[in-house]
Amino acid sequence: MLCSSGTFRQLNAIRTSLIRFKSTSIPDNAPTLIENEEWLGTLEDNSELTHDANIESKNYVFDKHATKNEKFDIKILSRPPDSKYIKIQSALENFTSINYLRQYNKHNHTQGNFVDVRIIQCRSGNGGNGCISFLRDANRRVGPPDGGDGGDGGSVYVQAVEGMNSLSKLKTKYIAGDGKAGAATQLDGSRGKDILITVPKGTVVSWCLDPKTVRTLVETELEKDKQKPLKDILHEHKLDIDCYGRHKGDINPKYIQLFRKQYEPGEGWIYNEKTKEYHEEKDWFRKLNKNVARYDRSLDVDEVSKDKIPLFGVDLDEITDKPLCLLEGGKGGLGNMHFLTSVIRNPRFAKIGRDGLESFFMFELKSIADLGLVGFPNAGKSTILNKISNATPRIGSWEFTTLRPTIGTIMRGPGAENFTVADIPGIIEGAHLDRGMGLEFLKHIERSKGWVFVVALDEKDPLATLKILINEVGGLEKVQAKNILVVCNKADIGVSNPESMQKFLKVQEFAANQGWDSIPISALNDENTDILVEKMAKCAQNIE
Ligand SMILES: Nc1nc2c(ncn2[C@@H]2O[C@H](COP(=O)(O)OP(=O)(O)OP(=O)(O)O)[C@@H](O)[C@H]2O)c(=O)[nH]1
Repeated sequence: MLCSSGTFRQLNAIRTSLIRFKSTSIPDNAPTLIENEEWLGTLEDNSELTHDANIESKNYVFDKHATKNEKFDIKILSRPPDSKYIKIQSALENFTSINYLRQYNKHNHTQGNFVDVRIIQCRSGNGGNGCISFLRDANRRVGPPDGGDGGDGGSVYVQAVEGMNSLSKLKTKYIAGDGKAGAATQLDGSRGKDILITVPKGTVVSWCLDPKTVRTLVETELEKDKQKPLKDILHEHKLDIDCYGRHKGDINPKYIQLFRKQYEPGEGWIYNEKTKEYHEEKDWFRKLNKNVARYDRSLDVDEVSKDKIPLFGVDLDEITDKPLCLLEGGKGGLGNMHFLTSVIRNPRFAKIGRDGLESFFMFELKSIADLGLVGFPNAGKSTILNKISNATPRIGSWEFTTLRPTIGTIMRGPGAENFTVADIPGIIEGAHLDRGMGLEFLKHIERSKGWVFVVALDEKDPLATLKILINEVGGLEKVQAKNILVVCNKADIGVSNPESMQKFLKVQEFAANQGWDSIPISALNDENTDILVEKMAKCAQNIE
C-alpha cells in the first residue's frame, strides 16, 4: 500500500512511541519495590510459627470421610507436650494387605474383572523453580528483575464415582506433573498436571507401606523360620508413626502426618553469576534471608497442616461430589522479581520449588453390595443369586465354587428400588481361626446393610449350621447390628418328609427369637423366590 510521506512519518512516530513506552514501562504484574518491602516487613514478626495454628486447614476435607471406627490396636508412645506429634506404635499388618502379599503374582488378584485390593504408589508434583531474569531493552542493559515464579506441582486426588464395581482399572503408580519453572518477563511456570483416581463407591483408601519393603522383611523372617505364618510375621513387627489429632489439643491420634523432603527455612536458593558464599557474606542478603526464612517456615506450617491422611483410612462409602486431595503438589519457588528492594537492585537469586509428596496407598473395596449372602459351600448361594438377579455365578456341587465375590443387581421394576447382593467366597468352619481363606471374605460384606444367611434343608441340622455361621462371622452381637434374613434352601428335598418341615420350624423359631425373618425356598425350582426378593429388599434398607 502506498502512503504519503506525512502519513508515513506519523505512523513511524506512533510506532517509536509505542516501542519507547514498552521498553521503559515497569512490568505491570511484577510486585513493585514498595510492595516487596511491605511483604518482607510483614515477615519480620518474631513470634514463633507453629503448625498448631493451621492444623484444621485440611482436616475438614477428610473429616466426613475418615473411617469412624478405630479398627486396630495402637500403643501411644508419647503425646504433646512431650513430643511434637502423637507418636504411636502399631503392628505392620495394619499398614499392608495380607491378601495382597499372599498373592505374589498379580494375576491371582483377579477373577474376571474383580479386584478388591490394590497397593498403589502415588506422587504429587514438585513445584517449579523461580526464575532469575532482568528486563533488558535498548535503553538498559540490566533493567528491574522480571523472573517469574515456578508453577505449583500437580496434586493427587481420589473420588468415588458411579458405575464402577472393581479396582481392576487402577494403575500401580500415579505420578502428578511437576510445576514448570518460571521464565523471564514475569512469566509464571504452568501448574503440574493433577491426577484424579476414580474408584467405586465402598472403597477405603489408607496409607500403607511400600510392599517391596514388606516383602523383603517377610523373606528375611521366612529364612529364619520357614513355617512362620505371614500373619504372625506382620503382627509381630511394629511400626512407629507420627500422628495428629482431629483438632488442636486433641490427644487421640486421627491422622498420619506425612513429611516432604524439604529444604530448611532460609535454604533453597538458586543463584546466578555470584555464588552462595558471596551472598551469605552480605549483610543485605542475610537480612533478606532472615525474613524469607520466615516465609519458608510459613510454607512448612501450611504443608504440615495439609499433609495428613486419616489413620484408619478414607472411607468413600458414598459417591464423593468433589475429589479429595490425597497428596498436594509442592508450591512453586519465587522468582527474583519478589526480591527487588531499595537496597537490593539486582537480586541475582530466586527460590527453588517445594517438593511434592510420595506415598503408597492401599485401596480396598469394602462394601460391594447392599446385601451379603452368608453360607457354607454348597448351600445354594450361587443358585439363589442366579435365579433372582442378573448375575451368572458359577454353580457346582462341590466346595469352593465361588472364589471371588459375584455381585448381582436385583431389578424390582418401576417404582421399587433396586438393590445389590454379593455372593462371597465360601465360609468354612474354623474360618475365624484363619482356616481356609480365613476371614478374608468378611471384608466384602462388612459394610453391607444386611446379611442373608443361607442354610440347606437337606443337611442333618440346619439350625446348628446357622449357629456355626453366626459364630464364624463374629458372634451373635456382631450379627445383631445388621439386618438379617435367614433362608432355608433346598426345601424341595424331602418336601413330603415331616422331618424336613421340623428342621425349618426350628430355624424359624430361633430366628424369630432374634427378631429376624426367615423363609423356606427352593432356588433350583424357583419356589418362593419372588417372596424372597421382597424380604431381601426389606433387608437391604437402612436400619432405622
Ligand atoms: N435340590 C436342590 N438343589 C439345589 C438347590 N439350590 C442349589 N442346589 C444345588 O446345590 C449345589 C450347590 O449350589 P451352589 O449354588 O453352587 O452353592 P453355593 O452355596 O453357591 O456354593 P459355593 O459357591 O461353593 O459357596 C448345586 O448342585 C445346585 O444345583 C435347591 O433349591 N434344591
